Amino acid sequence: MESEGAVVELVDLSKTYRGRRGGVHAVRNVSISVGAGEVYGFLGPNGAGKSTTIRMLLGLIAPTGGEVRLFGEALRSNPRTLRRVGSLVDGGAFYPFLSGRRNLQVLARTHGGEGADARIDPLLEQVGLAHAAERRVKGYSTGMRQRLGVAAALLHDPDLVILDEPVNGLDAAGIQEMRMLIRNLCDEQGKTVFLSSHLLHEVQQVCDRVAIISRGEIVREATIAELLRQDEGLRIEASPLAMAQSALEGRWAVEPDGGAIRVAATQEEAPEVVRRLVGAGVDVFGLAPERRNLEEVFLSITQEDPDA
Ligand SMILES: Nc1ncnc2c1ncn2[C@@H]1O[C@H](COP(=O)(O)OP(=O)(O)OP(=O)(O)O)[C@@H](O)[C@H]1O
Repeated sequence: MESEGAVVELVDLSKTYRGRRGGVHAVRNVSISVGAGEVYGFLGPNGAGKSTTIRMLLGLIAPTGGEVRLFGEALRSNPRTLRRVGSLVDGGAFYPFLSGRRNLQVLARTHGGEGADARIDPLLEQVGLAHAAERRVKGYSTGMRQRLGVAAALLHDPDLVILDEPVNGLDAAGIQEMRMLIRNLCDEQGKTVFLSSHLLHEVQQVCDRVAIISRGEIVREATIAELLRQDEGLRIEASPLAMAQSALEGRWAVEPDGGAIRVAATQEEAPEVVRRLVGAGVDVFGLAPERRNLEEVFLSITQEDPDA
């Protein structure tokens, strides 16, 4: 994506935590660009470096290398751009003995900016908490707190919304509601959303584009459709298998798959695959298109690390 008009740009961003026993390279040379109006997913297993990246994005910790740019400006030289950013990190912090509405009123006064009070009721409605607005947060479920957290993040009407693991701890219904809420922020309100998750399924459902981070490094950045397309393949039963494999290698990636082989070719390329096999004197018994689900793609990407 062009960096022009990018809402978030991470340029060679790195973070090394210094400890007594040397440094932890939590984030290494991460470069991504998020365009206006996108829902962008930052996906990775636990400990991959997602929270560290988000903390740098929000100016909460300083990078040891590289730069965060928001709305075209370096965060370091213009922290005021953070006024256009709303965030939900660690599920949000609220006064347990105050109601949901009262909590938002307190926040609106401290850093909601102009017109924040008037936004409270529509926001409670939007996050599905209008019915529970007068109840103490103490009695809220995890899902309700998360949704109140999203309302709090939206109080000052930000253009960019950053959500750290927004579906963590939610049940199936809560996940569904959060998903709709996030899509709505983008589709109806034109906001840009950057979210982190270790749950692939969630990212697949809600994001336009994802970066997969593993051990502090981006291992793949793609649209969900691209990720799936890259993993189209053909499962071929043929004999002798070794001959089949050598007839196709060099043109496509081939790997053994039980008593068959898996060829990284598209369905459109199937006739060419068969011609090559027959030309090499291989008997073909079966050929079937095979699409790995994103779960498998994710696992194969994050496990490509030779140290894994
Ligand atoms: N304050 C810190 N001091 C030292 N090391 C840290 C610190 N914070 C995080 N780390 C280390 O940096 C690496 C990345 O952690 P980070 O919390 O960013 O990952 P994550 O992808 O958000 O994982 P999780 O989903 O488990 O929070 C991990 O190895 C972690 O142990």
